[in-house]
Amino acid sequence: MPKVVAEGIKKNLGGVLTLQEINIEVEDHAIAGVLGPSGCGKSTLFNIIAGLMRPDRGNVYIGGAAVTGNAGLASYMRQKDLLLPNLNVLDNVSIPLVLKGMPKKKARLEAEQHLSTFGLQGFEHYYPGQLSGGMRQRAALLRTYLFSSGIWLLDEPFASLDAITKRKMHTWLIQVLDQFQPTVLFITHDVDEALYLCDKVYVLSERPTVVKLEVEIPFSRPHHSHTIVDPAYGPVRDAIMDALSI
Ligand SMILES: Nc1ncnc2c1ncn2[C@@H]1O[C@H](COP(=O)(O)OP(=O)(O)OP(=O)(O)O)[C@@H](O)[C@H]1O
Repeated sequence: MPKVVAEGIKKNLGGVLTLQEINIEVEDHAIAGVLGPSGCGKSTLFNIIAGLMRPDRGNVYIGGAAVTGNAGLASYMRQKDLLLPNLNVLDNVSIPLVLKGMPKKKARLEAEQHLSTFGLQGFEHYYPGQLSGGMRQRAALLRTYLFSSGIWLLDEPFASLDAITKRKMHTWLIQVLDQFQPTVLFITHDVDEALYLCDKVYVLSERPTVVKLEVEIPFSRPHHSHTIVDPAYGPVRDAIMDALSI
């Protein structure tokens, strides 16, 4: 049974039919990429899967249970990292634990144990404005992880990073995903990023939005940097680019 299912999702926004009918399934521990034109409703779809918004029609299932409109079941990293500028790294990443009722001191101790995995050791007392872009994204990912759901919704986590930092983040993220084995839905505009990180890719159409292409990525994980020379790479990339009409 798939871990996350969005079935027949329809959503009007401001009188405009945005999501016409979206069907998505992600297996346990798998990574699914979601690509599509700007404004087609990718973040709206994630808001619905996260339970922050109700669809006009359709349902969300997690682990087989209908959870439409129930928030708090998935860890959600929004498009902007949204670290609070007046809190240091440790207090920022501790937020989900504190919100769940853990005393601040205990939450900091718990969060501290993960700093090195997330490349933040020694920076726990820095404020977001003092960090590099990559560090801010790793802090946001640590906060997402500490929300402690096995389901991660990542909305363009690396979009703001330069190409070299982004590449380093991919290598690092693959290790983190191998370690924690979450089920991940990942929005990106970067086809090569999707091919590098994902097991499956959904390409959404322009509004009114439907799934235009669903494709399994034919390389076993972890995908290494030599994936690009695999003979299967070109045809899959072409199919995704065609669906995006690029
Ligand atoms: N609450 C709202 N009321 C009306 N329109 C909205 C609302 N929220 C979003 N929209 C519009 O709906 C469309 C879908 O927005 P959404 O952010 O989900 O798209 P997206 O595919 O994630 O875009 P991008 O790739 O640019 O981040 C956009 O045109 C947006 O302006």
